[in-house]
Amino acid sequence: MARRVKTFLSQWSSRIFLLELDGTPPLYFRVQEQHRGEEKAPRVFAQFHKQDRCYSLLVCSPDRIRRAKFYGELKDKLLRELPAGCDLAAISSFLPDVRDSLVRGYFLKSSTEDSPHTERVLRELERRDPVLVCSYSGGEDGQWTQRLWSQAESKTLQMPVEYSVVPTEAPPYHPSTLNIINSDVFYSFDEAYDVLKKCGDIIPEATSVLETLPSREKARRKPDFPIVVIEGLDATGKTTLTESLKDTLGATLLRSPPQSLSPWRARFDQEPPLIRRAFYALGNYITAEQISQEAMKTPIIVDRFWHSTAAYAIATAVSGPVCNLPPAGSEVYRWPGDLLQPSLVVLLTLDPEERERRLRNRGQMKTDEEKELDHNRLFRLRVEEAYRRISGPACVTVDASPSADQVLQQVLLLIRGKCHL
Ligand SMILES: Nc1ncnc2c1ncn2[C@@H]1O[C@H](COP(=O)(O)OP(=O)(O)O)[C@@H](O)[C@H]1O
Ligand SMILES: Nc1ccn([C@H]2C[C@H](O)[C@@H](COP(=O)(O)OP(=O)(O)O)O2)c(=O)n1
Repeated sequence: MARRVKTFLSQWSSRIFLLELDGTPPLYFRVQEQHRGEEKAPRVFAQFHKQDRCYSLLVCSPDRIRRAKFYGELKDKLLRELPAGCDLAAISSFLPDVRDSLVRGYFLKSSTEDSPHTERVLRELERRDPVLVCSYSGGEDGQWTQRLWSQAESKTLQMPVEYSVVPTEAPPYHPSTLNIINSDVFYSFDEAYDVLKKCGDIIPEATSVLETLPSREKARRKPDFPIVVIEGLDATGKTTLTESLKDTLGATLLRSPPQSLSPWRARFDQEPPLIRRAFYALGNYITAEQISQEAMKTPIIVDRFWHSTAAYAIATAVSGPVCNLPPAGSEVYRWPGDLLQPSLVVLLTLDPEERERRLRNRGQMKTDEEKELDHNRLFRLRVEEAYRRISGPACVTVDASPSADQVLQQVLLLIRGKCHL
């Protein structure tokens, strides 16, 4: 039995499970050994009927690349193979306050008639793939029992197979924050490099990306000219502003990810967060190398840099409202120790209506579906708040709603004040 699965199972009763069903508040529960004659545990799955057949699958491969790839493919696989009426929801399990302890998976509800088909699919998955399956059944008294399917493993570990499902309190922060460091956000070149290197055999493009990386040996002297980064959500006016700054200041305009990574960007955008974010993280180091060279000759303007990489990664890893983000001051918002620090980072902000108007004018309004907009609204709020919480350097917020020239003048004032240009 793989060590990770063994450790995972041996801590079974200490783990907390989070079930995220559509349209209901997050449901936190844990499991406890069943003892005869015990006082009844409070009800947890009140929304399910006793005849519902429920199952959970948690992805628990010891190899994090395999885990990420498999989890990324699992939903499609389940939708393809399970009976059509099966409801799918996100479930995860974690140890409170233990970094990197979160494992993800799916919870599914099947009708009684479909359950033989569902169970066949799940048994086959558990046999072939790195998943741990449990089934859940409700009793006459409204109590739910969780059954571990991996009986061989539980026998080796001398652990019970059946548990009572009991409610537990929500942790102070969303459990996905436990896994952000080095899974969603990378704080050194080596950490991000390591992910792409390990992907080489399954994603040939990863090797091509590694070949474009600059050598890391050269110690560079401090750049002579200021380095100004412009950040903001899509359509806040970064391209417009960075072009004008370039012309006004006679600066060199660079971007992250750099041009040299463009052939592979769409490819990595399809990958799960671990791989996708490592790709963007490395892009910053390539841009940093270009900045170091050019900042000896001219001022530098950079269209997106580390703030974008970290803010989008954190906002995607965490779901729901802004209060689910790691608290301000958390180590997830720190600047990587080995990445060049700009002289000034400007964050362009825009109210949602104006941003949508500009997107529409650019002909890129993706969807006006109510649900999608709401989903986008929370995501947008999380990205902006994560931008504001990143430190070392922190960003200076500029309202991008005035005319392009007014925004330019405002940013020039900031640059002159901060960088003595
Ligand atoms: N200050 C501004 N006022 C009005 N429209 C603007 C302003 N800045 C940019 N735009 C327009 O809004 C759209 C998005 O701007 P763009 O610079 O492409 O944003 P980004 O690079 O952040 O995606 C473009 O059509 C641009 O012409
Ligand atoms: N330095 C960067 C730049 C972009 N990213 C990621 C973050 C988001 O997932 C996307 C945003 O890219 P988008 O296509 O909206 O960017 P543009 O505004 O078109 O430049 O790219 C990053 O991680 N690091």
